[in-house]
Amino acid sequence: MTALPHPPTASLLPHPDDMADGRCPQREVTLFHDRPLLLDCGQVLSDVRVAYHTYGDAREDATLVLHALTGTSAVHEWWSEFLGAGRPLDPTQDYIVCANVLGGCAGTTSASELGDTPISLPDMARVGRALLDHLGVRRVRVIGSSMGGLLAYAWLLECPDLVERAVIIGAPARHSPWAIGLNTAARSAIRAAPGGEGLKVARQIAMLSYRSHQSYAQTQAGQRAPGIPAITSYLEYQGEKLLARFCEKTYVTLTRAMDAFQPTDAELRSIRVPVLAVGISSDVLYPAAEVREQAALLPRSTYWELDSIHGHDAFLMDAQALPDVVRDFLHG
Ligand SMILES: CC(=O)SCCNC(=O)CCNC(=O)[C@H](O)C(C)(C)COP(=O)(O)OP(=O)(O)OC[C@H]1O[C@@H](n2cnc3c(N)ncnc32)[C@H](O)[C@@H]1OP(=O)(O)O
Ligand SMILES: N[C@@H](CCO)C(=O)O
Repeated sequence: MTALPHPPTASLLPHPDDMADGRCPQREVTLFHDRPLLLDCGQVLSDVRVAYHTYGDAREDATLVLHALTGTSAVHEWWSEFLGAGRPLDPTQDYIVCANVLGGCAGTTSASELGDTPISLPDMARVGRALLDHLGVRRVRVIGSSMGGLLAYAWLLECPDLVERAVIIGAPARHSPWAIGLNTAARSAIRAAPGGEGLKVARQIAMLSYRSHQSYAQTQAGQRAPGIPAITSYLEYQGEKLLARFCEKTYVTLTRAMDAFQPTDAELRSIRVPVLAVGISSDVLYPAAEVREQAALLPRSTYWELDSIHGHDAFLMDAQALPDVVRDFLHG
C-alpha cells in the first residue's frame, strides 16, 4: 500500500537561502499527517519528518539519489565527481532530490524516535514517494549505491509507476549470507558494548569489507608509530570518526532492514524498466559476480564493471569512468 500525505506541513515557496549553484540547503517536511504510513511490520506511523536536499529547479521529472548506509542527503559533500554541470547529476539540466532515509540520523524521523518498530527498505521507498509527491515530482530516474542500490531495487518493486530507469552501483538485489553475517557481527559488537565502543568495532568490521586486501596493502602498509600497525590506527580512527557522526540505534535499524530485504527471482523478473547495474571488481562485500548475476534476472538490465583495487568504497574514492557511464545511461 502506498499512502500519500495531504497536506504536507512545509512550503514550496522559494527559499531565501537557495544557493547560486542550484543547491538548496537541507530542508524538512512532515508527511503522513492525515493518513499514516502503514509499515511492513503492520504498525502505522504518523507525522514522518523527512530531511532532504534538492539541486536545480523544481520540475515534474527528477533524478532521485539514494545514499549509502552512513551517507546523507548532502550529495555535494560525498559525490562531487557525480554532481555538477556536465556530470551525471547536473543541476543546470535536471532536478535532483536526495532524502535522508527513515531510521537514519540526519534529520528524517530517526531510529531512536521509532523505538523498537522495525522498518524495511520498502517502507523507506514509501516515505520517499510521499516526499516526491510533496515536491510535485511525477517521474524519477533513480540512482543508488551500496545500501542506496538495495533501496533502488525496493523502489523498482514498490513504485514501478514512478521509476523510468535506475542505476544501481555496488549493490546486490538481496543480502547474501556473507553480507548478513558481517552485519550480524557488527550488531553483536553494538549489543556487547552499547554506548559507543560497539559502534566503533562495527565500523572497523565494516571498513574491512569496504576495501580490499590490495587496497590496504597499498594505503596502510607498515607502522603508524613504533609498534602500531598503520591499519590498526586507521581502523581505530575510522571507528572514532563514525562514532562522532552516527548513532548506534540507526546502525542496528538500517542493517536489519538491509538484511531483511530478500526479493525473489520472480519479483526481480517483473522489473520492466531499464537498469544499469555496476559491479566493482574487488568488492568483497557485494562481489561483482553477485551484482551481475542478480541484475541479469531483470529483463532490461545492462551490466558495467568498475575495475578498481579499492573494493566496495571505490564508488566513492576511485570512480574513474563511472560518472561518464552513468551520465550516458541516465540521459543518453
Ligand atoms: C553513497 C553514499 O552515501 S556514501 C556516503 C558517504 N560517506 C561518507 O561521507 C562517510 C563515509 N566515508 C567514507 O566511507 C570514506 O571517508 C570515503 C570512502 C568517502 C573516503 O575514503 P578515503 O579517501 O580513504 O579516506 P578515509 O576516510 O578512508 O581515510 C582518510 C582519513 O583517515 C586518516 N588516516 C589515514 N591513514 C591513517 C592511519 N594509518 N591511522 C590513522 N588515521 C589515518 C587520514 O588522516 C584521514 O583523516 P581525515 O578524515 O580526518 O582527513
Ligand atoms: N562507505 C560508505 C559505503 C558503505 O556501504 C558508507 O559508509 O556509507
